[in-house]
Amino acid sequence: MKVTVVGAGNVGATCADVLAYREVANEIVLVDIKEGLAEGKSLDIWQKAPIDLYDSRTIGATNDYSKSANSDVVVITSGLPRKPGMSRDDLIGTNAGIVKSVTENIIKYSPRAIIIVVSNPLDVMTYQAHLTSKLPRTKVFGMAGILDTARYRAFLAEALNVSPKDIQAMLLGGHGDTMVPLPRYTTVAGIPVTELIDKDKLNAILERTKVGGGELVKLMGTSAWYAPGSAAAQMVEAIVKDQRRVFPVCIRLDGEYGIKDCYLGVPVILGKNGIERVIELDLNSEERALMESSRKAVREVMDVLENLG
Ligand SMILES: NC(=O)C1=CN([C@@H]2O[C@H](COP(=O)(O)OP(=O)(O)OC[C@H]3O[C@@H](n4cnc5c(N)ncnc54)[C@H](O)[C@@H]3O)[C@@H](O)[C@H]2O)C=CC1
Ligand SMILES: O=C([O-])CC(=O)C(=O)O
Repeated sequence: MKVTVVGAGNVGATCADVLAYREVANEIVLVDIKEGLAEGKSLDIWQKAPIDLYDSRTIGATNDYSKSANSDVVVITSGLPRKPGMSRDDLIGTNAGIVKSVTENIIKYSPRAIIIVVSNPLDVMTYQAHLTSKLPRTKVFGMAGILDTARYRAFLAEALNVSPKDIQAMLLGGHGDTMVPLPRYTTVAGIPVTELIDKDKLNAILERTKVGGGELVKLMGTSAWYAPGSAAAQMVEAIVKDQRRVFPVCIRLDGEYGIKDCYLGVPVILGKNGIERVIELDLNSEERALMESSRKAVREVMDVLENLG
């Protein structure tokens, strides 16, 4: 199996490192536009192999997509991260062009690859990758939901003083402040979370989750990478190993949840063909209203992209 990660910055290099460490693919190619960066980081990851005991081969390339030829899965992390005071949507002007040119190069050398988009604004950059690649929605989708649910699960684990392993959760919607956490579908080892935590505490955690990315941007001056890189690697693993994992993933909705032509996070089954199935939950009226606000927010930015031409 061959996996390419485009963008050897914080998120891309972390993703490649996790893929190598977990031996998800035997060949992992890192590509970046910055001279020497991808070569250097892939060499560094390779030199960690005798210490951490893995044999995935990492290869770096400066803008040379021939090295990525015939990849099974490609992860796009290239693009600017936000700085304090910015929203993810503020990145569209720069990142749309980057995602477009990167996708053209990927498709040229790996026409059958499954593409996972990470660059922000996530939902709309996934749309951009689809417009450029013309791949069906089952083959081009975005990573955000695993990260957002991981933040939610981590906050809950801390509040309840239990292992994060035992927290299961689902959230829907766009990767922005309008994301839709679903306490109704949150359990601690099967126990509904609402039986273990009071409403106000849970609401505070939900609100913190919605702005979880921004919290890290404020702390670090740039956005997060450990959890995002691992989350993208987990999606690659589900595809490469045909695990049929159930994850929230950003996909174009074609009528599910009563929504058409909009990229939003929903639960899917992820396997060797990419998205094997979209799971439609029976939302209550409050959840449907939140989903509608999320749809509107993402649709507005999709319109901006369409007007960029
Ligand atoms: N979907 C999500 O949940 C998350 C998305 N992100 C997004 O991921 C992106 C990357 O974030 P970081 O890795 O922290 O940024 P970074 O600045 O550390 O890395 C980005 C890399 O992209 C490279 N790059 C720029 N243009 C390129 C091109 N045309 N071809 C190839 N490489 C190119 C840069 O040289 C740089 O090395 C950002 O847009 C960020 O907002 C970050 C965290 C979570
Ligand atoms: O907040 C950001 O800009 C990066 C991101 O999407 C996240 O960490 O959730």
